[in-house]
Amino acid sequence: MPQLPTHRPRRNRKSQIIRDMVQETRLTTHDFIFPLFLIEGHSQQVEIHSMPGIFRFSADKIIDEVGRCVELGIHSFAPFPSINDGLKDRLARESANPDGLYLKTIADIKRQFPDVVLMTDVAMDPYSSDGHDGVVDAESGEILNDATLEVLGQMALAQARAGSDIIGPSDMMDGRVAWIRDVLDSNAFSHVSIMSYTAKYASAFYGPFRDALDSAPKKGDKKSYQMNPANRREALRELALDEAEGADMVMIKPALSYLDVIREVRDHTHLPVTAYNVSGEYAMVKAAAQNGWLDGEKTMMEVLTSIKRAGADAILTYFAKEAAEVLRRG
Ligand SMILES: NCc1[nH]cc(CCC(=O)O)c1CC(=O)O
Ligand SMILES: [Mg+2]
Repeated sequence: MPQLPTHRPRRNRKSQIIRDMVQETRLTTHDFIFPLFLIEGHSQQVEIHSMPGIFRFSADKIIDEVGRCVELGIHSFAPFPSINDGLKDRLARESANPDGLYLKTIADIKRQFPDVVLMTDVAMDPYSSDGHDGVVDAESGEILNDATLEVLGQMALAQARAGSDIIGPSDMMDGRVAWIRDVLDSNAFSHVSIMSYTAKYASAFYGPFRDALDSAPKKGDKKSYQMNPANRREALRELALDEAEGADMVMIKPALSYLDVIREVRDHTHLPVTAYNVSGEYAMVKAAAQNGWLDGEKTMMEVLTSIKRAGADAILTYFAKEAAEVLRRG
């Protein structure tokens, strides 16, 4: 007679109340940082076709959107600008223009909602005529690390002046956390935080985002600065450097295909770990749900829970509003 089990894990799953009691990971609306896309103009609200439910807003409309989010309990935002082609150049000069779309809108949001947290994006690509996150050498086409630091420092400083709470360098140049920290500190912005995109991979999942901002590289790819998706140990090297350079928070990007990296980084640092549930990850779930192939809402909650379970303290996600609504319903 075969042995019947003594240990029965199913006992801890026998009712909803017991399942809730032993649940290890719980999402809350405090976990979410919501990306916002900004465009020029007035009364503009344009849906991004590869990201159903996500819009590019003009400055006036973004205020209403932030208001709706605050109402839902979302208080942290990561704005990104879509810049007109005419304003782009090799050195991304528009990125430090205090009267430009991005910095003016940042200041405006902070004026209307002083308590919200804005994590501003430091990278050249939205303003670069080359569509890269670094300065491109006109002859060799090489991405120049140290020339880029100069630009990133000025961009970060201009964002701090506009009222940014957290500077988010998303470019993957070496040494930019230390460089930006130094620029901020020597200009009386020691209270402004840095959330480093520590391990940002050269991923195909950024496609819809590049559509939204029209920021795809004009030539080549981003593999000489973004990480190889095959590498895990390298993320720990990037982590050690960002810690030593003074990052306040670290980020892994994308999230879903990199849950092991999130866990690895979580286990190697005392800093808060965030993960970016990127545009392509959002688009996949939306597309399948629209086809009736997946239950969109359940898949969304499973995806977000898995990112938190892997070790993320906060999640940048286009699902923030929808998930906040689900959490509010209980
Ligand atoms: N600085 C570039 C940047 N900042 C955020 C994203 C992607 C975010 C997403 O896909 O949701 C990218 C794309 C890229 O590296 O080309
Ligand atoms: Mg680095």
